[in-house]
Amino acid sequence: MKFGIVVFPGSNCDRDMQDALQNDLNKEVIMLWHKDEDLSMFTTDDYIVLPGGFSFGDYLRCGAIARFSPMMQSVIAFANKGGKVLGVCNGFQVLCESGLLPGTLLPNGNQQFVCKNVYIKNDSLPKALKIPIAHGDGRYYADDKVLNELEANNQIIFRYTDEFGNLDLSANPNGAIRNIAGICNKERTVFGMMPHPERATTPNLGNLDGVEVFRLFGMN
Ligand SMILES: NC(=O)CC[C@H](N)C(=O)O
Repeated sequence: MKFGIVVFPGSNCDRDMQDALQNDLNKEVIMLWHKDEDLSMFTTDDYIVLPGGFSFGDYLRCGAIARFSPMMQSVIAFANKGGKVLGVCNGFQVLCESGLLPGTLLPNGNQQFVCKNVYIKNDSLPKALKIPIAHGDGRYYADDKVLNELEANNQIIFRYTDEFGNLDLSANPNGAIRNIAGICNKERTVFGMMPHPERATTPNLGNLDGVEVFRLFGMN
């Protein structure tokens, strides 16, 4: 399984993602420039990753310009034929702007950039994972119809919880509706999340919980 990481002007977590996948998880990684469009070296067994950052300076809305990059047209085609895609933070925003995932990421409820460790819980895992966040526009929002569909299909992959995995409104760092920290598409091939698992894959950073996240997505 190979991993392609798309670099946009303003991406700033692309090298962290490369380091985590290549050096901590021992994966083959190919860096991809947003102006290129060739994904012919990838099969649907492989993964394309959209990293965090401030693509195009977050102008208009986070991810709204990156979505039109030539490479994104190829990523959308790759996803539509069943290829796996993960978007982290700004990458999640790009996936929502592209229509590969439903809903949107609004400015944080407190109007502040929030940078800290949070706890998130996936229903299939026994405990909450401690993963860092760093975003100004992380408040997931979708209308009730979409949210009910996401819940019915088990597409809410992570919710913000307290450290014991309890759904606690005070554990929600940005006001995301129903404490949503990450979702996937119906086919479970496209994943998006605001927290940064690539910042938690080495004992050097004192946190290995990100490895669990990558395992959950079938990346490790
Ligand atoms: N770390 C990130 O990817 C930040 C995403 C986006 N620029 C925001 O502030 O919401």
